[in-house]
Amino acid sequence: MTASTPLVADPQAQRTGSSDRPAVDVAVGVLVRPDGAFLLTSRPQGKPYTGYWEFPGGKVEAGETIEQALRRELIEEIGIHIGHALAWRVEMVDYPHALVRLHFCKVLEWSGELEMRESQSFAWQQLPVAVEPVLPGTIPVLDWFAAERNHSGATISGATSADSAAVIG
Ligand SMILES: Nc1nc2c([nH]c(=O)n2[C@H]2C[C@H](O)[C@@H](COP(=O)(O)OP(=O)(O)OP(=O)(O)O)O2)c(=O)[nH]1
Repeated sequence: MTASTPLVADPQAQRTGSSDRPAVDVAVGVLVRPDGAFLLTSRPQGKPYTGYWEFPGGKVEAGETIEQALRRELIEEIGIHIGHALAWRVEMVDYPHALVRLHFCKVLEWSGELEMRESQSFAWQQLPVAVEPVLPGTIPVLDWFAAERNHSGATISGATSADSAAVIG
């Protein structure tokens, strides 16, 4: 688990890193193209944070490994079959709607054409990303990319941070 600094906190969100709620495991796929561009998708209608940009993925179901969940979610959501998923970082985020444990996995190989099966939008991005708003629990990933890529400066073009969750270490 990473020791992330809390982002701008929602008064309703836990800032301490402790929570009475059980955490929901989420498998998240960070697809990276050979040119370094990474795939962001927008959250569909009917979900918390509709329209916010995130990496594709979803909740792990009972009996699934993270990789199995990721494989299933990426077929269901964006119509691709992934190769190996490389475990990258784990992050807890305390949202008003749920406490989530995000398992970010890098995916460098996949097959199939992208098909947004939940009517999302998608965008291949480099730093700084040009799409907004970015989901609070997704913003730290941009910082990890920045560190890996020696990118200095903003990770989001023209960003003003307006979060409503606490990222906890
Ligand atoms: N997929 C994804 N979820 C993220 C990211 N960052 C982040 O905080 N989250 C949070 C938002 C949600 O609280 C949770 C994912 O839950 P979800 O509701 O989208 O999952 P799901 O697709 O399985 O949805 P459903 O079964 O409820 O329809 O993880 C991210 O980059 N990608």
